[in-house]
Amino acid sequence: MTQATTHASGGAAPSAPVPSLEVRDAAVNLGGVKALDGVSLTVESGRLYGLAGPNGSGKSTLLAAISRLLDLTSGSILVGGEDVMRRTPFQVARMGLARTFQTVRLMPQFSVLENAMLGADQSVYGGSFLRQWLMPWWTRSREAEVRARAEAALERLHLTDLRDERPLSLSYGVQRKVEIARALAAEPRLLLLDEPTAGMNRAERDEIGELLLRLRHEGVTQVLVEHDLKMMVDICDHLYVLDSGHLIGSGRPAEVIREPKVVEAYLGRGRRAAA
Ligand SMILES: Nc1ncnc2c1ncn2[C@@H]1O[C@H](COP(=O)(O)OP(=O)(O)OP(=O)(O)O)[C@@H](O)[C@H]1O
Repeated sequence: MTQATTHASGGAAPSAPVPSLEVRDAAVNLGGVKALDGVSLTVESGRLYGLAGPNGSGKSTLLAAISRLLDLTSGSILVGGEDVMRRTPFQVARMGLARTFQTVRLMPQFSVLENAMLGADQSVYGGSFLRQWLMPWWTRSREAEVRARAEAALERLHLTDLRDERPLSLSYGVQRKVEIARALAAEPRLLLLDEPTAGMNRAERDEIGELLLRLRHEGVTQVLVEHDLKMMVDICDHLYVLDSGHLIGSGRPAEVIREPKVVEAYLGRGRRAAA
């Protein structure tokens, strides 16, 4: 497989295609903690990237910065070649970015289908009431489109039979699948997944792994945070590894997980604890 390159200086060659995502020297200070400290990485279009690292290494912080849920202390982030630092999360979503969260964030009062519809287009439920009042025909036509996209996303995750259920009546693993469906309903070009298989059984994990590979073949660029290193090695084109807010590994997953720095940071602690 072709491997992505890390541009430590933050610049791609002039003739290179615009990457889906570029993080340039990103730093985030959270209450005195350097959650990210000078991280630079590149995500090329249509590839599946893993983002690994021990607990507290900065993975969720990086996804939050990319999706504009928190500000960088310094550095910049480009999505599709465009600096997103002054964009709102909603505007970044409009640029084709969707994400799932580390913990389930579904609307408990809404059905599975309605939750997926929220992902398909916030303009129907979260948009201007004035516009909906002035243009009911527009709202109705948008709602039909949004419903179709949400139904297609549910079908991909084999959730169609559960479309009328409320999230809290479902197992945790199934709730996580609904979250992935909600992100897919947005038909993203860049998908960020924060531990999508946490709480899932083996069969569900395998199903998600196969889904992510299918999405990759369809050209969806993905960044996957996952503690299951075997899954990373099996499905990712490229693996980045963080430790204490620093990028300590980058390359072919099977090779990166054997690098001494990575073994020490990511596996060594667990092995020592188990010894
Ligand atoms: N709101 C916050 N205030 C202060 N420090 C925070 C906050 N959120 C995260 N941190 C710290 O920032 C660092 C990076 O946290 P982050 O959640 O990004 O790590 P992570 O790699 O996603 O961890 P995990 O695998 O456990 O989810 C950690 O030291 C964490 O304690």
